[in-house]
Amino acid sequence: MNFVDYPDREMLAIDLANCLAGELESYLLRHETVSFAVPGGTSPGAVFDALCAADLDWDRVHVFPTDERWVPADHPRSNARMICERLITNRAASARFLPLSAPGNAPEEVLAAIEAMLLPELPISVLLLGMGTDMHVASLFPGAEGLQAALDPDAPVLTALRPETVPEPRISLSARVLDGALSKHLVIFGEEKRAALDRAMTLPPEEAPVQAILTGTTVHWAN
Ligand SMILES: O=C(O)[C@H](O)[C@@H](O)[C@H](O)[C@H](O)COP(=O)(O)O
Repeated sequence: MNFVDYPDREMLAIDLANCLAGELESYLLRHETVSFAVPGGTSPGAVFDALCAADLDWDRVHVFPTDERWVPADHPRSNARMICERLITNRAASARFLPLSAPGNAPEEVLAAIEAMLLPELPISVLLLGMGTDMHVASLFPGAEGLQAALDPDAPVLTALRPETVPEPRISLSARVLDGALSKHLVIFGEEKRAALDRAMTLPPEEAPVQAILTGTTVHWAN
């Protein structure tokens, strides 16, 4: 793991956006398309605001969420909604967005269809993650029903989880798919998350799921 400490959140957002744009661009020099997996939550918002203005061949960039909340696409808590509003806009409006959702009555019903759409995008070229103070990444929440399956080295691409600590069921890329990304970044803000990351080093992935993706990851932190 590589830890980068920024003077403030604004500097982090600008520098991280430049770094991600550079990685996407250099990947596109050698490949027809690039896959870019991004988190929901609040932390990536300012990074997306800067990144969406980058001068890139965005129509060759395939963006998908690392995880999704089981809510309608226009719901205030939808990760797709946030990502489309903050990232798939400005110059990045021509990027291809692949939602982790499909019509169905429960997450388990739609996993196969979404997985079929994602398979050609794997391994993830560039991954950005956020982390909760409980040390979850994507929707791999400690103690959640479905966590063990999502941490399994032979896990399917996607897993349904039912964390008790959040209002809705989740669909998440499994740990092996996140960890298998060619380039991995984690963005966290504040002392509480920094302390949580330190604590995660001493715990197994079942208690601190972030553990499962830390090898080779660059952590970007500002207070
Ligand atoms: O859908 C989600 O909830 C996310 O993908 C999740 O893993 C997020 O990155 C963390 O919860 C951090 O969220 P904040 O950035 O809002 O603290």
